[in-house]
Amino acid sequence: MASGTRNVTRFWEWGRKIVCVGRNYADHAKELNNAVPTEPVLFLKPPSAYVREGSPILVPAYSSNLHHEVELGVVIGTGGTAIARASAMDHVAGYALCLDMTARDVQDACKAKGLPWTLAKAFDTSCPVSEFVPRERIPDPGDVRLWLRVNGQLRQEGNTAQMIFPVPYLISYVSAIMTLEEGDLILTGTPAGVSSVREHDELQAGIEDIVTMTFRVDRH
Ligand SMILES: O=C(O)/C=C/C(=O)CC(=O)C(=O)O
Ligand SMILES: [Mg+2]
Repeated sequence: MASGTRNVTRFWEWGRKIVCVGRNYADHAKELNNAVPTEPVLFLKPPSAYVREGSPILVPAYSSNLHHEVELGVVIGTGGTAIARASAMDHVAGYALCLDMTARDVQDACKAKGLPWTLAKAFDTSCPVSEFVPRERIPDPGDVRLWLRVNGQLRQEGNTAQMIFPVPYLISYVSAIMTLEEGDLILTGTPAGVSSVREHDELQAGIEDIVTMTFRVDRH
């Protein structure tokens, strides 16, 4: 697991890239009036997007509609380029519960102008993450339940079996475009139920009861 003096169980400290997959659940694509994709939709977050429990999720000053998206994160253990689907899981060190925080109003404006989603997706604290979950604790990443509550109310619940493009496909697809490196994180998309959060809200989320996390929302 260790590489030099670094340990991939603290992947958020590595400064590695965060590759995000969008519209990977048909029910979520439909709730935002998007077509179900025929190939993965990709975007990136910088490592400065990471936030850990104990620190707040910050609503960007330029947004008035911040959405939660609960997602399974895949932590890369062994890097590679053009990884074959058949051996893709050999490259996985483990998993993390992730939120892809999205300034939906800003994303809608970017979409309308044909601009990239960077302002909507890549701001500081846009990627809350749980503890590292060793791969042995999730024998099948294609069959785990994701859930998210806001102030105790269930807002998102889905199973990774609903993914249009499963984890081995995503690792193979992404690595054919950009080399995957040890410590990289892939966010695999969100199921339906995304909704707004505001200052002082409390978000609780889990991958079943394998790992859970709690975050508070604050404003800049
Ligand atoms: O196309 C849209 O309106 C929104 C897409 C997303 O935000 C995609 C995701 O990040 C996702 O599906 O998880
Ligand atoms: Mg997302």
